[in-house]
Amino acid sequence: MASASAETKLRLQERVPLRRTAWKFADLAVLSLLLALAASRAASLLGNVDGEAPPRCWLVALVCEVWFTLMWLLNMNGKWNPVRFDTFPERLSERIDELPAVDLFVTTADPKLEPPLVTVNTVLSLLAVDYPVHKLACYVSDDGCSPVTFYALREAVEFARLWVPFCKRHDVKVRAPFVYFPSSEARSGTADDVFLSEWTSMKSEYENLVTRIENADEGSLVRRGGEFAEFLGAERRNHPTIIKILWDNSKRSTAEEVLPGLVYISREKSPRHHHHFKAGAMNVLTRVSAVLTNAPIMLNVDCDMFANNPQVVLHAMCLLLGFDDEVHSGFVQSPQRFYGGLKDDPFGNQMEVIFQKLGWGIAGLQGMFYGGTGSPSYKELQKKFGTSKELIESARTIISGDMLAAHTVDIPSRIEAAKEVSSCNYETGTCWGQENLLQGITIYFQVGWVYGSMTEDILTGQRIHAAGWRSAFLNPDPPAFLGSAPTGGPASLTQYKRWATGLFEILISWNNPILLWILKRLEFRQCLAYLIMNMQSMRSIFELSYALLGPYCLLANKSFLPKASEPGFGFPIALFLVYNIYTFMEYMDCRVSARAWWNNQRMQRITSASSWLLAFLTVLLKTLGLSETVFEVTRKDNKSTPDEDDSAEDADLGRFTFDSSPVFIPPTALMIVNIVAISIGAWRAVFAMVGGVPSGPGVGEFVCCGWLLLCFWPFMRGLVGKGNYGIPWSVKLKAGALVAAFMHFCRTN
Ligand SMILES: O=c1ccn([C@@H]2O[C@H](COP(=O)(O)OP(=O)(O)O[C@H]3O[C@H](CO)[C@@H](O)[C@H](O)[C@H]3O)[C@@H](O)[C@H]2O)c(=O)[nH]1
Ligand SMILES: [Mn+2]
Repeated sequence: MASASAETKLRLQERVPLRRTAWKFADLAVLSLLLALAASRAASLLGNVDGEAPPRCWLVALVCEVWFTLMWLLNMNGKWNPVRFDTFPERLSERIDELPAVDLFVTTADPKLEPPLVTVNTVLSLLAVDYPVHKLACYVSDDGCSPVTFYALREAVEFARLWVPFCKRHDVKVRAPFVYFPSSEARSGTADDVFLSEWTSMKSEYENLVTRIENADEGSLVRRGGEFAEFLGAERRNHPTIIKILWDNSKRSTAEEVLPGLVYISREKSPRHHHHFKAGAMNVLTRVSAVLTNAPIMLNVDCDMFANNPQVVLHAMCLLLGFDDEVHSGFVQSPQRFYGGLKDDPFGNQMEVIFQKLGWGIAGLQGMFYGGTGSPSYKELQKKFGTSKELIESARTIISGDMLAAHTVDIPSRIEAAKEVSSCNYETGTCWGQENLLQGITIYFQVGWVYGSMTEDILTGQRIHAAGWRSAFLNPDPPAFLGSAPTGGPASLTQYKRWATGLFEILISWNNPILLWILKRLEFRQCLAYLIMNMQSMRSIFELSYALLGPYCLLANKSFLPKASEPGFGFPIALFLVYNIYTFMEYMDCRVSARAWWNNQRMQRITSASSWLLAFLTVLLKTLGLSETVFEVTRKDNKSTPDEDDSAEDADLGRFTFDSSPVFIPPTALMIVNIVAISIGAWRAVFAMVGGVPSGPGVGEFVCCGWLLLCFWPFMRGLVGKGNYGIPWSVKLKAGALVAAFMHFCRTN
C-alpha cells in the first residue's frame, strides 16, 4: 500500500490513448471511395485514347480528385491515434514548495478594436489564479501605446486588491468580473449574509471601475501630466519605450502579499524599424520579464483570452513537471474556446470539432501545435541574447535548469535595463526572432518568437518541435481560457485570411515542415500534420477549380461527371453521401448541433473561396516584392453573452455582413456564375432536349451547381440585402467582370 501511494503521489498527469476503431473504418471507407473515383476517371481517360483528345475538364477533375485524396490522407494521419492528457492538480498541493515562478504575458495592440475593459478582465482573471502569489508576475504589452489602456490597468490594480482576496476567500469559479457578475452563480449561490454583502459591494466596486474606464478620455488623461506625461506626444508608431510598474510585490513578505506583480510596457516604436507584430511584442515581454522577475515558465494569452478555470496554471504545471523526461514539456497548449459564442456557430470560427478531432489526434503525435494563447513554456531555447548584462545573467540562471533559483532584484532599479531591452534596435545582430535555418544546417539558434509569418505562434511551435521537444495538450474541465470569436463576415474572413497567409509564409520559407523533418528533429507524422495547416491557401486553388467545373460544363454544354447510365456514376454519389454523413457524425460525436455542422460546412467552402484564395494571392505578391503582409487585429467584443434582447435581433447577429474588402469578390463571382449557369443549363435542357449532345451536362453537374448555391447562400442574400447586409456595388461590379471573363472562357474553350 505504502509504495502504491508513493507512486500516485508522483503522478501528475496521465496520457490516455482514445479508441476510435469505428472511425478508422469510416476513414478507410472515404479513402477507398476517393481512390475509386480517381481510378475510374483515370481509366476512362486512358480508355479514350482512340479518337479525340480527352476532354480538358476531365483532366482538371482528375488532378483535383487526386489532391482531395492526398488531403484526406493527411487528415487521417492527423486523427488516427488521439490521446487525452488527464491532469491532477490536487496532487500538487503536497509539492507547493517545488512550484516554479511563472511570468504571465498579455498582448494588446489597439484600444479601439480591443477595448481596455476586455484587457482588464483578462488581467484580473490572471492575477486571481490559484497559485502562490509571490511566484507570479503579469506583464501587459501595449502596442497601441494608449494612455487609456494604461489608465484602465492602473485603476484595475486598486480593484484587484479587493477582487483577488474575494475570489480566493469564496472560491469564485470564473474570475473575470464581466462574466462573473452577470452569471447567476453569484446570485443564487449558497448565499450567507456575509457573502451577500461582500458580493454586493464587490459588484458596485466593479461597476465604478467600468464607469471610470469607459469614461476615460485620452486627451484629458495626457493633460494630467504626472504618470501620464510620457504619453504626451507619443505616436503609436513612433515613441520611446514606456514601462510602468503598476504593482511591485518583490519587497513584501510572502504572508502580506495579496497580488502578483503587474507591469505595463509599451515598447519603443520607430518608422525605421519593423516591429514584427505580436512576435515582436512577445520577444520584448520575454526580455523585460527576464531582467525583472525571470521566471522559468511563461504563460501567454491574447488580451481577450481570460483564465476561465482558476486552476489553469496548476493544471499546466502537471504537464510541465509531470513527465519523467522533460523533452515532453516543450510547451503546453489548450484549445482556443470562446465566450458569448453565437448559437450554431454561424461564422464557422468556434472550431470545437476541429480541436476535438484533429487536436486530440495531433496531441497523440509529437504534440499539439502552439496556438498563440494559453501556453506556458520553458524559456529553454534562448541563446545569443544581445548585449544587456542583466539579460545575459538572467538567461544564465534559466539555462542552468534550476527551476527554483531565487531571483530577487530590486525591480524599480531595473527599469533602465528593461528599457534598454525594449528598444527597437536591441535585436539588431542578435538571434531574436531569426527567421532562417540560420547559417545553414548545422547551427540552429532560436531565440524567442520567430519572425516572418503572420502566424508567429504556429511557426514558433513548429521550431520548438523541430528542436526535438514535444508538447502537451491541456484540456481541463471547465475550459482553461475563453476568448472572443469574431462576428460578422468581414472580421471572420479577415482572420482566416491572416492565418492562411501566415501558414503559407511558413510553407514557402526555410521553415517548411518537410525541411524540418529532413534536417531537424520534426517527426514525420507531425510534419504531415503541420502540412494540413500550412497548405490551407493552396487548397483554395484546387477547391475553386473543382467548384468551377459544374458551371463550366453547364455553360459550355459539356460534362465532367459520369452519366447516370454509366458504370462510374455511383462513385461520386456514394462519396458525396458518405463524406457528409462522416462529418455530420463527427459533430454529433462532439455534441455540437446539426445546424452548426451545416454552418461549418458552408463556411469552409466560403473561407476557401475567399480568405484562403486571397491569402494565396497576397503571399505571391509578397514573394514578388509587390506588397507586404500586415497583421490585421481582430475586433473583440466586451459582452460575455450575446444580446438577449429579442430573438429577431439574435437571428440577425448570425447573419453575414459585408464590406468592400476584396475577400468578398471571388465568392460573389462564384455565386453569380452558378445562378447564370443553372439558368442557361436549365433553358438548354428544356428547349434543346431533343438535340442535346451526348457529351453535354447531366444530373451530376446540376447537383454540383445546386449544392454550391446552398453553400454560398449568404452571398445570395448579400446580393439583394441592404446596408451592412448587402454586398457593396464595388464588389458586385468586380465580381461581374470576373463572371464575364469566365463566360467568355467557357464559350471559347
Ligand atoms: O502588432 C500587433 C498585432 C497584434 N498583437 C496582439 O496579438 C494578439 C492576437 O491578435 P488577434 O487580432 O486577437 O488575432 P487572433 O486571430 O484572434 O489570434 C490568433 O492568431 C494569432 C496569429 O495570427 C496569434 O498571434 C494569436 O495568439 C492567436 O490567438 C492580440 O492580443 C493582439 O493584441 C500585438 O501585440 N501586436
Ligand atoms: Mn483572438
